Amino acid sequence: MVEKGLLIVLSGPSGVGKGTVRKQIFSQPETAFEYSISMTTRKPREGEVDGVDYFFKSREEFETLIEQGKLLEYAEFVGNYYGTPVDYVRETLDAGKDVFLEIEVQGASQVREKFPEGLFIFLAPPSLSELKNRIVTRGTESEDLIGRRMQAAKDEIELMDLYDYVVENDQVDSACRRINAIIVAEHCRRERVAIRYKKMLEVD
Ligand SMILES: Nc1ncnc2c1ncn2[C@@H]1O[C@H](COP(=O)(O)OP(=O)(O)OP(=O)(O)O)[C@@H](O)[C@H]1O
Ligand SMILES: Nc1nc2c(ncn2[C@@H]2O[C@H](COP(=O)(O)O)[C@@H](O)[C@H]2O)c(=O)[nH]1
Repeated sequence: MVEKGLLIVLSGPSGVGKGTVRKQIFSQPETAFEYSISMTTRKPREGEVDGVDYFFKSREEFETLIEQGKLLEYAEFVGNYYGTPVDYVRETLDAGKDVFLEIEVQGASQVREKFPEGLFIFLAPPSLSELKNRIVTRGTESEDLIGRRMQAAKDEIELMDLYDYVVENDQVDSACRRINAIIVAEHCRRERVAIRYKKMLEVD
């Protein structure tokens, strides 16, 4: 029987650098896990491509996906829906491959309920002022949306203790190194437990 893959969830406030860190991790040739592309009702930003950055949906289409049970989790974040396609995640894990989700905090809590065995990593900003600076510098949000994302960030940061690991994104390179090290260590830990159980069953 194929051993199931590990579900890795990277979460944290908007603008902390989740996408930047994820893209750097996936640009490394040794990265062996699969990225689950999310669905959203948000309009594409300049340069974003349907089926690469997100699957862009209308609200009606998204609500149909919810009704059909096609989403592992979903959340409404600052006026738009975001969600993870359940079939892709389950099929990939069942094929023995690790799946990487980059999602906000409400969605991560829903995933935790369905996959308590997942690995949950919270990406934290060095400070709230640096977080605001990053959202402003990215230049994708209006002033009103920056305020709403910062308000959501304060609530999200309060939940960081619920995660298995908190990684500060001070420098992209070192944040990526720490995340990769956590994933490697987590595999070693889980494999050791599995080996111990297999040995116990052999003796039994
Ligand atoms: N360690 C870092 N130091 C300085 N700037 C950073 C760092 N990491 C990311 N950034 C910058 O911060 C901005 C936000 O990053 P990014 O879009 O990756 O955040 P995000 O968490 O994915 O945001 P969202 O959740 O809104 O999609 C970008 O302009 C990015 O270049
Ligand atoms: N709950 C989910 N959150 C998601 C998903 N995909 C992305 N996100 C998060 O939404 C916010 C806003 O994203 P943006 O692209 O508009 O800046 C951010 O925190 C994303 O990580 C998802 O499938 N489910």
